[in-house]
Amino acid sequence: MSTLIASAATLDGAFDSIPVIDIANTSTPEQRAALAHEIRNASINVGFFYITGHGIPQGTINSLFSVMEAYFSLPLETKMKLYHKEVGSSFKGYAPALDSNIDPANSGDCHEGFEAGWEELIPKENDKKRANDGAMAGANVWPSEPAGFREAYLNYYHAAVGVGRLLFRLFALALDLPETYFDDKTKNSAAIMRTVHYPPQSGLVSDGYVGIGAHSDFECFTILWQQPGIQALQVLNSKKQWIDATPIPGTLVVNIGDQLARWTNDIFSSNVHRATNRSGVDRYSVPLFFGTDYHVPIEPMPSCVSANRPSRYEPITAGDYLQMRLREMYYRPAPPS
Ligand SMILES: O=C(O)CCC(=O)C(=O)O
Ligand SMILES: [Fe+2]
Repeated sequence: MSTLIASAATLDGAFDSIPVIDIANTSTPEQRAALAHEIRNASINVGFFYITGHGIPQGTINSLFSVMEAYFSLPLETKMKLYHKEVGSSFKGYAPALDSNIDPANSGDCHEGFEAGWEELIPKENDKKRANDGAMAGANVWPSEPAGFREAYLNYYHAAVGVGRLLFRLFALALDLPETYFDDKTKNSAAIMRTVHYPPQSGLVSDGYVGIGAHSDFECFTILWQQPGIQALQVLNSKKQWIDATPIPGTLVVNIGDQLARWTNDIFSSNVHRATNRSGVDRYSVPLFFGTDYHVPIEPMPSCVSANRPSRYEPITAGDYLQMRLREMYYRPAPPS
């Protein structure tokens, strides 16, 4: 493979589709090297790829889908009992429609979400993971209905975290690093998951009110389940065209976030995307935002810095960076209408 810097120099970013990568076979070093090569190309040129062969059982996905549908159908006042700005810590809990505004040019995001971080299904005493959350510390809060919400949520969560761990190894290889490079940086990985409901938007939809405004994600990478059959997610290419990330049954979408863009001095592309549900029916999605431990400083790696490509970012810890971005999103005043 050519060096990372040389690969980035040939980039034009004018993709018109999003690659699909099958991660089912990772048992031999050769298989992992081949996958890393595909992931590297996708991360540099598109910043997005679908994965098949992720191994999360369909039953686990179906169970999560059914409890999240039931949860979001509850009356607003029931859901607001867990409003994250009142009861949660570090943004965990329920967020109603228009609570966040991810794109400063917009007036608010037309979706509601429920967010939780790491927690064992069977609580452990002295859970080290919990104690090490630093800037993002704080326990999850759980709704009392529907029954089985927490279990279904955490079952999917842990399966998706397993996929995230595998991807970190493949990303390390994709960056010409030993595959264990991130292991000591991901002992208590940031892993925040949201279940999201996009009510249908119909009629003339103002650009100011989209499901989720144009943004790039904050952590290292995101693993997104999106509801099959409903087109909503779009990714911006370098020609400023919005490319549909059409749901492909059986896949998850993986996209590079701003922390991995920082690690790689923008050689991996943390691409801008947005989603609006114009399907006429409800849409659900489940992003898991995955990153390093919160105390880990993020700064461009030596292999991504050269005289012609000087470092673009000052070091900042993962937790401080995430707090800053989440505050901006949830406490941004809407522009005057
Ligand atoms: O719902 C989607 O398809 C995308 C969600 C997203 O981009 C996000 O939550 O960061
Ligand atoms: Fe996103």
